[in-house]
Amino acid sequence: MTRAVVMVLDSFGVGAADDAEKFNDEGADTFGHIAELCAAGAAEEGRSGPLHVPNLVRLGLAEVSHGATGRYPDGIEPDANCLGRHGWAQELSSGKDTPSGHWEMAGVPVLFDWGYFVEKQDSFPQDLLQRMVSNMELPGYLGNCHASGTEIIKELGAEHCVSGKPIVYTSADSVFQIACHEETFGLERLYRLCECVRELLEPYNIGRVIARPFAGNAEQGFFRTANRRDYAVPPPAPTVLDKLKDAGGQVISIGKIADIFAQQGITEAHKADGLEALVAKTIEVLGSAPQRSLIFTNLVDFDTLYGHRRDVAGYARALETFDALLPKILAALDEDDVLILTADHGCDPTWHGTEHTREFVPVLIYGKNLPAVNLGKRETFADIGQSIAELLELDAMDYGTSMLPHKF
Ligand SMILES: O=P(O)(O)O[C@H]1O[C@H](CO)[C@@H](O)[C@H]1O
Ligand SMILES: [Mn+2]
Ligand SMILES: [Mn+2]
Repeated sequence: MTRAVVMVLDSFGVGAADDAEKFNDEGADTFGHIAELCAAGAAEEGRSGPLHVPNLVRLGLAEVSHGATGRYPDGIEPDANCLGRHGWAQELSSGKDTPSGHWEMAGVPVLFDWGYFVEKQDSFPQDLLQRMVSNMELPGYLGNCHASGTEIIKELGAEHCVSGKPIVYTSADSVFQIACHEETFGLERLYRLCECVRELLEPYNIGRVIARPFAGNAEQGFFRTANRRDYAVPPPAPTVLDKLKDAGGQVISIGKIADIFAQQGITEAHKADGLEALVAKTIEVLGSAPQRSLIFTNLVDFDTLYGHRRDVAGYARALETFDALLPKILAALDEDDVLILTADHGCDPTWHGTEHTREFVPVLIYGKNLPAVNLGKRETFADIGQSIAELLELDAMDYGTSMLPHKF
């Protein structure tokens, strides 16, 4: 069987991109800085010592880091006989956000500029908020600022529960986020509110509205639930997902992939909560997915639970957990299947602020019959989409160069 399996370690950058300066991210390095703190004994919560990711290194991760930054990460033993085709990719898209990164790896870079709500306070236009309030018959709103999602529910969760006013906030990303309590406000009502805002945002060129449901109470604290939902605009051109679906292939989304692509080009979607469950679902799907499938998994925890929270030990734990599961993923691959591990942007947990970082992403490609090679620096994430197009015998994409051996 020939199937493509793409697993996105959301936010796992491998060093500042050539254009990082434009993003104020010169020197950012998600992987390198995590390894550095682990090696220094400064990331000991729930784990210990140097970062232990031998299976990722076996696929070429240390070489990738060396290529992207000029040095091997602290405490990581390079593996000269690595098994994978490995490289590091620069992003062509103008933003360092999740949809841009995913669409580009599916062959469609975002070359236009997104709209952003740049003001730190009073971030959203008044007429937009007023229309939201009147269309959804709300008593008002809270927030209306740049914020970290976990901090703002601590700050405004209690007031939200009493007043019924949704908490609206944004970030340096092109997003309109809405946090509401699942019980006092209602989950379905929150989703309807997001759909309403998605429509109202038409003129603003905003990438995503994100529903951020939470639970808990003022006494014991509030926490976000797994019922997050992303309402993205559709990609600006057909992606490799659309091409495969149109050609009769299967496009199987695991995690938030389907939402990121606004359900375009998806034939089947599975949700699961948490890193291990998402990996388990991917392995389960590999057991039955037919010939000419793309299995596309997003592992969001790296970004949401650890990157944005600037939790180095947590990020390291998640990497070690994923690394320990990697042999099971490889064992589930059929003879001609090709696995691609990559990321959509960086989110260096040692960096200032709480935002993403503009970084190279790793590209680790493994297939039982694929010769290992250092693929070097790739000019665009779209090399992934082009490789999938070649593997699954689709017409070539407009962007990207295949990373598979010729006539594979
Ligand atoms: O702080 P939280 O709500 O996790 O928000 C983060 O998640 C959003 C989507 O990735 C980004 O805009 C970022 O700010
Ligand atoms: Mn992301
Ligand atoms: Mn993020």
